[in-house]
Amino acid sequence: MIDMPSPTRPLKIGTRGSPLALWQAHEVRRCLMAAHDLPEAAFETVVIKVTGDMVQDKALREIGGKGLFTKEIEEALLDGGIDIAVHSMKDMPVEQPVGLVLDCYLERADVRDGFVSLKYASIADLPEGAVVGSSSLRRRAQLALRRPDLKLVEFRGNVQTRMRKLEEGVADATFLAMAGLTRLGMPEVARSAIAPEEMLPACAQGAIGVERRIGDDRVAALLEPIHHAETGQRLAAERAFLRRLDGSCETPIAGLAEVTGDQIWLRGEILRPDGTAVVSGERRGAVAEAEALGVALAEALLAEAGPGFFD
Ligand SMILES: NCc1[nH]cc(CCC(=O)O)c1CC(=O)O
Repeated sequence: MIDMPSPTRPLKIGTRGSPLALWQAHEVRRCLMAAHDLPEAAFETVVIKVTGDMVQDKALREIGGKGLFTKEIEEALLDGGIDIAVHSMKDMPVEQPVGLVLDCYLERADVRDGFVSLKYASIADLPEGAVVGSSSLRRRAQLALRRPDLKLVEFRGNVQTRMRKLEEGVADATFLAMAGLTRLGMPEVARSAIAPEEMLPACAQGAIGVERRIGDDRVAALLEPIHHAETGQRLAAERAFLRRLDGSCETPIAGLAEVTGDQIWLRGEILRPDGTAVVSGERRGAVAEAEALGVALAEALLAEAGPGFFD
């Protein structure tokens, strides 16, 4: 028997305060309510400010360091201020701090990037020399690789800020993850969804993860029924790939695993930040070998890239 949370002793859910983060925290709450037949009042949402939210005027990679969106939330989890933390898995470092574990994932949503523009329908539709706004090293490198004629400018902020910048003519187009747009109820903001063959998504894009304290058996039992096994297998491959590449926001890396039955197919790519070079590959294997597959693909790409690839 699990000791269930209740209105007098609610489960504290830690999250960032952005509309997307709140939606995701409420989605985890909704899944837990349904799995255990609990009322909303059995949960408390605790909003935590993180470094990445406080600094809005710089490209994130200038601030440096991993876990810009997670450090303060993980501290609250470790000191007992919250019981679980809800994250966009795409933003999560590949290793968790000692004492925490991240092994519960909701079913993954659309993995694709969305093409957002007031004037053009797709990347192919962009005229020569068009201006594209993005602060994602991966998207910038992927675009520069395919369309060296385009001009790239830094672009940050929430969806509304970015749309305003498009209206002001700061850029002709930008990219946003389809998962985020769909969760915010505005998928139509994207003129088109970009196929993975054209722009391979970030590892773990579109997946929501729930972090907890190691040894918190009560919370582990609560989370068990909301975990989506196939998403777990896909992320095991993608995050092992990223971990072996020592992935951080400093390195343009893309990776996507797909599962069919007991088989897993992993595609990955590493790019030079200026888009002048790319090394890509794929591996197929048994789902049980998901992590080994990720490591093997990473090592193959590193060997092909050779030393100095990122210099
Ligand atoms: N880096 C920010 C971030 N983290 C997660 C999402 C979208 C939701 C997701 O991919 O799960 C976004 C916005 C974006 O890249 O457009």
